[in-house]
Parts: sequence; C-alpha cells; structure tokens
Amino acid sequence: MSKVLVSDPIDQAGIDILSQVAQVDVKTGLPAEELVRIIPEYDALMIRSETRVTQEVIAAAKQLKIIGRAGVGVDNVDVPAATRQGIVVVNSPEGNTIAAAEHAIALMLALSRSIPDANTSVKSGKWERKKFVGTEVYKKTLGIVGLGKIGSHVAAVAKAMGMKLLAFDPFISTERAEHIGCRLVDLDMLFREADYITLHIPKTPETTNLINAEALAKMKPTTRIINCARGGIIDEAALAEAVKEGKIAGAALDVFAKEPLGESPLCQMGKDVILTPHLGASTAEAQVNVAIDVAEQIRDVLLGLPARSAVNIPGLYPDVLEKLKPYLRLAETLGNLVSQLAGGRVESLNVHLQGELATNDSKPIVIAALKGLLYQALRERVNYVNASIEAKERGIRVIETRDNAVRDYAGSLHLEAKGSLGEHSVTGALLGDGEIHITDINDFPINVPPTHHMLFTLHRDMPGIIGKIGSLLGSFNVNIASMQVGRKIVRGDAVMVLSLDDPLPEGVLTEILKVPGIRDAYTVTL
Ligand SMILES: NC(=O)C1=CN([C@@H]2O[C@H](COP(=O)(O)OP(=O)(O)OC[C@H]3O[C@@H](n4cnc5c(N)ncnc54)[C@H](O)[C@@H]3O)[C@@H](O)[C@H]2O)C=CC1
Ligand SMILES: O=C(O)C(=O)COP(=O)(O)O
Repeated sequence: MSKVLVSDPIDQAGIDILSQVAQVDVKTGLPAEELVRIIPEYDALMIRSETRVTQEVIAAAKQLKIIGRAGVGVDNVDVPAATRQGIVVVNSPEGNTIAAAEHAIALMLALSRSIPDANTSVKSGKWERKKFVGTEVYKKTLGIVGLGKIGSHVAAVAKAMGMKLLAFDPFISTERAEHIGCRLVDLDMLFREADYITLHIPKTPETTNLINAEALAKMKPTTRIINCARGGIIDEAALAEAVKEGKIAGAALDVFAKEPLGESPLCQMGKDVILTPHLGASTAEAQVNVAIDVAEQIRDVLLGLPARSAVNIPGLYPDVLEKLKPYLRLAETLGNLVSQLAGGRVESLNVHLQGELATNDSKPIVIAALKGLLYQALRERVNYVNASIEAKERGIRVIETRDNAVRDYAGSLHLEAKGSLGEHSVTGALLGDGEIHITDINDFPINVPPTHHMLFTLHRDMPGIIGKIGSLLGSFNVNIASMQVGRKIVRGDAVMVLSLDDPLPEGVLTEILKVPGIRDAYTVTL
C-alpha cells in the first residue's frame, strides 16, 4: 500500500480521500532533518506553506511521486529539483481564491478603521472615539498589483464599494483589465496615484523586494499597503521605516519574509500597522476546498492517473491527455524503438507530426517521444515530468516539424534520431481501432504492430536470406510470431522485421550478422 505523509495541518476531508488508497501519516511541525530522515519511505507528500521542501528533502525522497500543495503558492517547494527527479508538484489554484481576496479586503477595512486597536482599547475598559477616527475607501483609488484570480475578486468587491481601480499586471490584456473594471497602468503610476495598494502576485526573483525604499518614496503620505500574497515582496525594514516617518499612512501584512515572524520592527508599530499570521487561506470553506482538490490529485497519481493541476508538467492537462492518449502511446513506443536502433548516444531527435497529429498541441507528444527515447537509459526514472529536462541535460536537441496534410493515415508520427552511431528513423500510425503500427523503418516501408521482442535486419534483397535467418533462429529454439520484409527497389537493400515469442539468446545476433547479405541487425525489446 502507498504511503502519504501529511506534514502541515490539512482538513479531514483530504485525509479521508487519501485514506481510500494509502496509509496516511499526519506529522506536522517536523524539524527539517526529521523530514529528510523519514521522507524516503513515502510515495506522496501533502503540505501547506509551513513545510519547506528543499533540494535536500527531494534528494532523500527516493520513492516520492507527488508533492501536493493544499493551496496556491509553491514557493516553499524546490520545484526544479522535484521536476529533475520526476516528481509531480500539484496545487489547488482556485480553492482559496475567495478566502485570500476577502482577507485582503478585511485588512484594508481594518486598517482604514483601526479595528484591531479599537477592539483592544474597548476590551481594556477605554472608550477612545476620537483616537480611532478612520478613513473611507469609497471613491478612493485602489492599486492592484497582480490581476489574477485573487486580484480579480478583490477588484470586483472593491468596485462594489465604490473604489476606483488601477492595476499593474504585465501578463493581462487591457481588455481583460477593463472587463474587470480596472485601468491598467505601469507600476510607477500605480505607486504614485493609489490610496491603497494590494499585492496579489507570486513571489519570484522579479517580485522579490518589489516594494522597497525607492518604491515607497513614490507613494502618497496617505497610501496604505496590503500584502496578502507573499513575504519578501515587501522590504519589511523599509516599510516599517516609511510608516514610522509618515512617508505612507500604514500597512496590513498577512505574509512575511520569515514565518513565523518573531521579532521584527513591524511588531513595534502602532495602529497603522496590522499583522496577521498568514491567515489568507484560513477559512473553513477554503481549507475543505484545497484539501479535497489536492488529495484527489494525490489519489489519482498514486493510482497511475494524471493530475489536473500539475505545476511542472506543461500542457499535460487531463482533457488533453485523454484525447491524446493513443498518440502518447505511439510516441513513447517509437521513441523507445528508435533509441534501440540508434544504439548509442542520441544527439538530436527530429519529431515530425503528420495529419491530425499536426493539428494537436504537440508538446505532450514530444514529451512522450522523449520519455520513450530515454527509457533505455533511465528506465522507470524517466516520466512525463522530467523527460524534457533529462533530454536537455543530455544535450539532446529536439527539432519539431509538422505537416497538416493527411496522407495514408489520419495521423502519423516520424522520429529521426541522430547519434554517435549514425542516423535512424521510424514512423508509426494508429489504425482505426487505436492499434499502433510501425509503417516505416529507416525509410523502408513496412506495416507491423510493435511486439515485446523484435528483431530488425538491414540486408541485401536476395534469394535465401530470409530462410537462413529463420533456420538460424530455429536452431536456437527462438519462435517467430510474424515476419515482414520492406524494400524500396527489387534486389536492392531491404529491412526484415521479425516478432519473436522469446528474447534472442546471447550470441545469436553475432551469428545473424555473419549471414552473407546481412548488413546490420538490431534486437529491440518494447
Ligand atoms: N495569504 C495567503 O494565505 C494566500 C496567498 N496567496 C498568494 O497570492 C498570490 C496570487 O494568487 P492567485 O491570484 O491565485 O494567482 P494567479 O496566478 O491567479 O495570479 C497572479 C497574477 O500575478 C501576475 N504577475 C506575475 N508576475 C507579476 C509581476 N512581476 N508583476 C505584476 N503581476 C505579476 C500574473 O500575471 C497573474 O495574473 C500567490 O502568490 C499566492 O501565493 C494565495 C492564497 C492564499
Ligand atoms: O495558498 C497559498 O498560497 C497560501 O499562502 C496559503 O497558505 P497556507 O496553506 O494557509 O499555509
């Protein structure tokens, strides 16, 4: 039975789903070295933002197939390291959108009306009505940095409260922004004009310290900043300084460069700085959503099915996968076949998509071909997650060509591998019933389904050669299931493709190569 480690607090709904297919161990608050120690025994890891899945953890995770992040941000996971190791990383892109957006709005209003301090004041027996005179958000300008799922919902709510909306997001079209009711502006203008600035971007090298002393200097003394996205996007020391000196009016932060925050100049600030302990996603509803969303994906992957929100398998969405499944099998088989014909190191792979294959998204097909190509070298270690990266690291150049015209088959795939031992090519197609047929080997036309044990020869087309190979195999007690010959011209060169019931015993290939007229011979196991 598979084993799943849940290392952050996850809603029971997720645990219940995982328990249907695996042994689930919930161990939260593990020290880093303890996680490294126990991770080798697990097939899946389910986390939130607290567990740091470092390169060290991943290197130790010999069995791990999937890391499920019950939330959005995967910046606590070394995704490139996971990808290299063939581990799928999934998240829940929408499960906590509303929760995070509502928390940003809550912080904006709390900041405008000093709710946390007013509450503390009343509870301590005071009645300080003058001290807590606030500001309205109505008709104020809200600058939204990052107009994705959370940013868009914040925009909708803010618009309903009568706010004017500016947005900065280099990856969103003007039309989309206008549809949401936002005016797209550059960051500089947003900093200068906004009364409130709310961040809804991922933490990346580009967004780290986006709000630094220089940016803060551009803002109005009445500006208030809300960060419900990620710590590290704001330079916390510069922010504390800006509020203290009255360069801006205040800030409300849910996320920090280091969590838990511990000692920080931000903790010394008064009512104009509000801090919450990364609560954006912490609603009952969101926690059920993300737990179910991610647990279902872990369950599916453990059952050998695709994940719907993998962050490190480009283009391999379940609906695409389902449609392309037969072609992925074809690509993988041909990749495996051509690598065995090539024998040695492959330097480049030309992937030619023909007919209806050329009209589909080619990325998954190319990945499947690479997975097949690398199977001989990496066996089970290569999968859809790491095939591209493994090929790249081996210096395999991938060239993709396509031709929409339909020829003999509705769709066919041609792979050409150039390597240290020469050039080989195979073409394959799917028959009506989805059966794979190899239709060409090294430009010789044939028509055979791939089988487990195969023998390919390149020989001179001359009488007697086929009989000699048959007798030779018979003398070694190898049974031939089927045989086909392909040639371009009579008595020129030809290929022979034999499907064998048994693997070729050692030494037989050498004997075959001694038969007069045989130029080359390859055994292939698919
Ligand atoms: N505080 C909390 O508990 C939570 C925090 N989050 C954080 O909120 C962030 C946003 O989440 P979603 O809206 O779901 O993501 P999303 O992917 O839907 O939206 C992110 C947007 O940021 C934009 N973007 C990327 N780089 C940018 C840049 N350099 N400048 C401006 N815009 C840029 C993208 O184009 C995209 O539209 C995530 O980073 C996530 O980690 C999410 C949920 C809960
Ligand atoms: O989903 C996200 O990106 C979050 O930041 C939520 O974090 P959490 O799962 O509450 O630790």
